[in-house]
Amino acid sequence: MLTVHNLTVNYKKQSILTQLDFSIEGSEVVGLVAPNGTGKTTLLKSLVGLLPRLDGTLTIDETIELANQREKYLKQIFFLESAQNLYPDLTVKQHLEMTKELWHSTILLSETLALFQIASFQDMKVRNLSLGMKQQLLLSLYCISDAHLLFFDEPLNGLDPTNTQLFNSFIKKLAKQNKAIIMSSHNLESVAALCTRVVFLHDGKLVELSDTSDSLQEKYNDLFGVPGGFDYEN
Ligand SMILES: Nc1ncnc2c1ncn2[C@@H]1O[C@H](COP(=O)(O)OP(=O)(O)OP(=O)(O)O)[C@@H](O)[C@H]1O
Repeated sequence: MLTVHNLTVNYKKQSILTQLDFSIEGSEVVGLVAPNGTGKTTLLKSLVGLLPRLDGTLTIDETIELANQREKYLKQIFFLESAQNLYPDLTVKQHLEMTKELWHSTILLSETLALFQIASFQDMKVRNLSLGMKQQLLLSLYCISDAHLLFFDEPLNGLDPTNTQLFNSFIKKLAKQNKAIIMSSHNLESVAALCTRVVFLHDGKLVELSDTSDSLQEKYNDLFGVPGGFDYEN
């Protein structure tokens, strides 16, 4: 579905992604894991053309290239970095209606309101929502977009256990609908439970976890662990 070739991103002199190659097909749920400040958000933003200077090729379905068919390419992907990208003066319902219209989606508003149980606050403005309520709305927008590729950046942020379970069911349903999903997360337990593949971002490249039966924590520690660990005794 999406093929990334030779993707290189630098911020001034800081190299973030280096000649990165990657692809994802429908029904895959790819977990993107790395320490803070490594480049997960940068990678997701670059996949949706949000970074002005970028080297490499991004192609959907082997023919639709970001560089020369930007609109067609972007119509396939839904990515909203965080709840900070919501409009404070619009209500929950207005966000849903706007997204439905922009994405020409046939998903029903009622279905989306039920998914994360947000009907009771559909008429509230975003500025009056709690952190978790904003996250419920953000995830509901993914649902109503009905896009083929869905990129989530820390989707579990601020979610209570019930909403975390609802999110897990939502992802499984999307995968069954042949959607391609990338989710960055620091929650290794959720990543292990939900993802069909796990990739670590390390030194500007993606390192694939070859054996999913390996403990994610062990692999994470191998790649990113603090040398020698912390010594609290001294
Ligand atoms: N607009 C920018 N200009 C300059 N440097 C930036 C910019 N955005 C991010 N960076 C730098 O790029 C690096 C990667 O940041 P990014 O937000 O992609 O990391 P992340 O892996 O998503 O982190 P976290 O897990 O903390 O969300 C960091 O060193 C950050 O300071």
